[in-house]
Formats: sequence, structure tokens, C-alpha cells
Amino acid sequence: MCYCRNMQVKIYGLRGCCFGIANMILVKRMRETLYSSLLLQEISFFDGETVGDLTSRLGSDCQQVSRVIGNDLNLIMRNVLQGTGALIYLLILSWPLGVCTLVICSSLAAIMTVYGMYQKKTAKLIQEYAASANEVAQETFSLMRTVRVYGTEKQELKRYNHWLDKLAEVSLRQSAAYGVWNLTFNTLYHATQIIAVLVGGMYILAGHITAEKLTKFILYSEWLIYSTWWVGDNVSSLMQSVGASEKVFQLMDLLPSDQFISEGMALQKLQGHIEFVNVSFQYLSREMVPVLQHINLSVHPGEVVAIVGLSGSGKSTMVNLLLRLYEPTNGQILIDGVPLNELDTMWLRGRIGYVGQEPKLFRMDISSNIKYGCTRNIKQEDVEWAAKLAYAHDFITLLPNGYNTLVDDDLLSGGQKQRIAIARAILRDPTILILDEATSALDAESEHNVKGVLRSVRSDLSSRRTVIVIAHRLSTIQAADRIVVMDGGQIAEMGSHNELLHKNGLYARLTRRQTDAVV
Ligand SMILES: Nc1ncnc2c1ncn2[C@@H]1O[C@H](COP(=O)(O)OP(=O)(O)OP(=O)(O)O)[C@@H](O)[C@H]1O
Repeated sequence: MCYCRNMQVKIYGLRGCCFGIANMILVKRMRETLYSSLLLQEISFFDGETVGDLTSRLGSDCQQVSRVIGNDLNLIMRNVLQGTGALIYLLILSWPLGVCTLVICSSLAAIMTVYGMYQKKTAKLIQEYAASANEVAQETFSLMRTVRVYGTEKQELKRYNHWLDKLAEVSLRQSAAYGVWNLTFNTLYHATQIIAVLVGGMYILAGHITAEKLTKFILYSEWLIYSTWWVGDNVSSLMQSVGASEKVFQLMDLLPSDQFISEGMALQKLQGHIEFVNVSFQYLSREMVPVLQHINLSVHPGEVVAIVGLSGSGKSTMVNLLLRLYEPTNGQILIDGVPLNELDTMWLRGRIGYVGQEPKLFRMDISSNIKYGCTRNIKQEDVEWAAKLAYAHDFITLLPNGYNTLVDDDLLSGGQKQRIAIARAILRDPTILILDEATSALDAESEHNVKGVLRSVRSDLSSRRTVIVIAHRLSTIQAADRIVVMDGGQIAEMGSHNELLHKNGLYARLTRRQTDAVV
């Protein structure tokens, strides 16, 4: 008895250690999860997930993992040890009574296994429904203006309630299962006591055991059955945690991309020659739909190439492949004659400037947003120089704290955000510049001026930069050296503005439609 108590004290000490370790593991896991998410082999993992879902998982699922280690494992270990000690002692006291108790505990263990599996399933459902409800709430808040304008408040509330109802239903089932589990435990617990008193009483009358031994037996059998209950309770909680954390484990199991583990080649100087050689591609989430088919394109150093085409024809996907956010399914992309996957990705990305369709800014001050990702030593004058060239300096100086103003969602207009993103690209002084509808929110005059700046300004004046520009407003790309017209994931036409007009194909048709629309 005394030995068992000592053991209990030591195990309590173990619990403290487990909690300490668990907290360290929690922080480490959260860091690792974010890190592995950023270095994922396949960026498509995020395509089916909303950012909100992932961020909530990052916090709550990691906490679940930590709870498993800090609490459940520790309690399971403690109760298994206590239960085993009690069982050995019971068998020594009276083996027939010990075997009876063991049979009852085994039944309890079988029931708790089934219950544990059920808990795992419901925990997964609860996590999924809670994430879906979160997603609706997050979406509604971020699209508040659209909801108000279209008067869909009740509709959104209904959508949210749908997931909450599902959540309530599963939670109710979970509580009912817990009730049944407790009832079973109590029945078996009392059955043990009744058996012990009845059989034990008969044994005393027959003179096989003493009353003192029977009292000890009842106490130890109580200990054994409670240990079994605790193990069951903690196993089911462990299953619950495992079920809820499945997504995080899945994320941790993914391998980091080759781009980050293998050291690629860094060229002495990047010329900016880009070649797409028979490139085909489809997204993992829609494997049956070919997005790009047999693309062959060579962009010379210093050339300005515009990519145009109908919505969904694969223009942005070409850029995504060039930025190595995805790997081509077939064919390869060469930069200065070297396959993209043999180049040092970080080195290459440091020489590429990219301005996307709807630039999102970080919650940092304007200066930091302009300097973002620039590895050179940047002075405030450089930041202002880039902002002036991007026609952003004037509106920045009118902000309450100028370049130190913190950017939040509603502070800047779409065009202003684009100018900041353009200033960021100018400051990097890239050899290859990619503009994906980068000036769509600018007025015509600013767009014209900014484009001129983007093409010409290079600190190394001896070289021009290679520019790939995606645009829907065809009037803005007429001066490009070459225009590539995309249709259904293939290159339909290629040539200068005048050549394509003479061809009287898709480009000429698109140009006519835009001119008609203006008239
Ligand atoms: N992450 C993704 N997962 C699955 N399919 C995608 C993904 N991104 C794009 N697609 C699909 O790939 C096709 C090409 O998309 P892409 O964005 O490259 O077209 P785009 O020509 O740039 O269109 P837009 O001019 O409207 O920007 C579309 O059918 C689109 O639905």
C-alpha cells in the first residue's frame, strides 16, 4: 500500500514534467506547422482550405496535440501502473475473486474501446463543423459590405445556423454516448462490489478467507475498477484529440519541397531569358482538367511580352509556374538555358519582381511594406524614390503618419495598394518583372506612366529588364514587343499588335469588342 502511495507521488511529479514538456511542444509544434505549411511540396494543399480554417487549426489542433501529451498520456500511464499493482495484489489475496474482477474490467475495457472509437469519429466531425461555422463567420465579416448591399444578412445567418445546428446535434450525441458510458461503468462497478460481497461472504463462511482479507479485496477492486475507468476516460479523450488533430498530423507528414531541401545553382548573372518547352499543367485538385497544354514560348532578355486571352485561359497559371509555385506536369521551364528546378529558388526569386492582380499588403507600416522581401540594405530615400516612380509618394505623404502609417484593410484604395506593390517591385530592381493585371486599378494616365517606368528603370543601366505583363485592357499592351494570345490553355496566336490585327483572329476580335464597348 505504502509502496503504491510512493509511486503515486512520483507519478504526480511526472505529471508536472509532462505539462512542462507539453507546453514546449505546443510552441514548437505551432512553429513547425507554420514552417512546414510554408515549405510544402505542393502549394495545392491550401487550394481546398480556406486560410481561416488553417489558422484556426494551427492554434486549436496544436493545443489538442499538446493536451494529449501533457494530460492524457500521463494519466493513462499512471492508471495503468496503479491498476496493474492492484490486480496483482487482488490475485494474491484470492485468485478466484481476482479473476472475477478481471473479467468485469475486461468487459469495461472492451466497451471503452468502442466508446473511444466513437469519440474519435465525433471529435473529427465537431472539428469540421466548427471550422465550417468559423469559415462562414469569417467570410461574412470580411464581405460585410457585399452582405449589406445585397441585404443577405438573414441568409448568412441561416448559413451559419446550419453548421451550428449540425455541431449541436453531434455534441448532443457525444453527450448521450458519455451518459451511456458512465451508466455502464456504474453498473459494472456495483456488480463488482455485489459479487465481492456475495462470493466473498461465502468464502468467509467456508473459511477460505478472513473478513480482513475481504475488506482489503473490496478496497483494491475499487482501485482497479477506477483505474480502468480512468484509463478508458483518458483513452477516449486521447482518441478525441487524435480525431480533432488529424489535419495537423496530415500537414506535418507532408514532405518539404525539393526547392527548399536541395541546393540549386545560382548563376553569375541573370540575363532574363525565359523558355517554356512543351509545358503542360493541371492543378492537383482538378486533375482531369488540363489548364495548360503544350506551351512553347521563348522570351528574350529585355523583351516585353504581353499575355492576353479570355478569363480562365491559363495566363496566371503560366506565371505561377514561372514563379515555381507549382511544378509543370509535363515539359520544362528554362531560365538562361538552365531548367528552373536546377536553379536556387531563393536566388532566382530575389531577382524576380511580381505584382499580382489584387495585391494584399501586410499589417505593417507603408515603408516596411515597400521594403518587404528586399535583401539589400535599404535607406528611407530609396523607399521614397521607388514610391515616387510608382506614383505613390503623393498619397503616402497625405496619410496621418506618412511612410510610418500602419496599413489596415480599409486604409487604402485598390489603386493605392497596387502602387505600393509596384513600388516594392521597383525597389527590388528585378531582372525579370511579372505584372499580372498589376495596373488594372490605376487611372489611364498613371497606368501609362507607371508602365514606362517599370520597363526602363534599372540600376544597371546597360541592361533592360524582361517584362511579362498580363492584361485585359488591350489598349495598354499595344507597345509590347510581342503579344501572346491564350485560348483554352494553349497559345492561339503570337506576334506584334499590328501583325495580330492583320491576322484577324482572336486578338483582333477581342480588340474590336473592347473598342465597341468604349464606343
Ligand atoms: N488553384 C487552383 N486550383 C484549381 N484550379 C485552378 C486554380 N487556379 C486556377 N484554376 C483554374 O485554372 C484555369 C486557368 O486559371 P488562370 O487563373 O490561370 O486563368 P487566367 O487566364 O489568368 O484568368 P483571369 O484572366 O480571369 O485571371 C481556370 O479554369 C481556373 O478555374
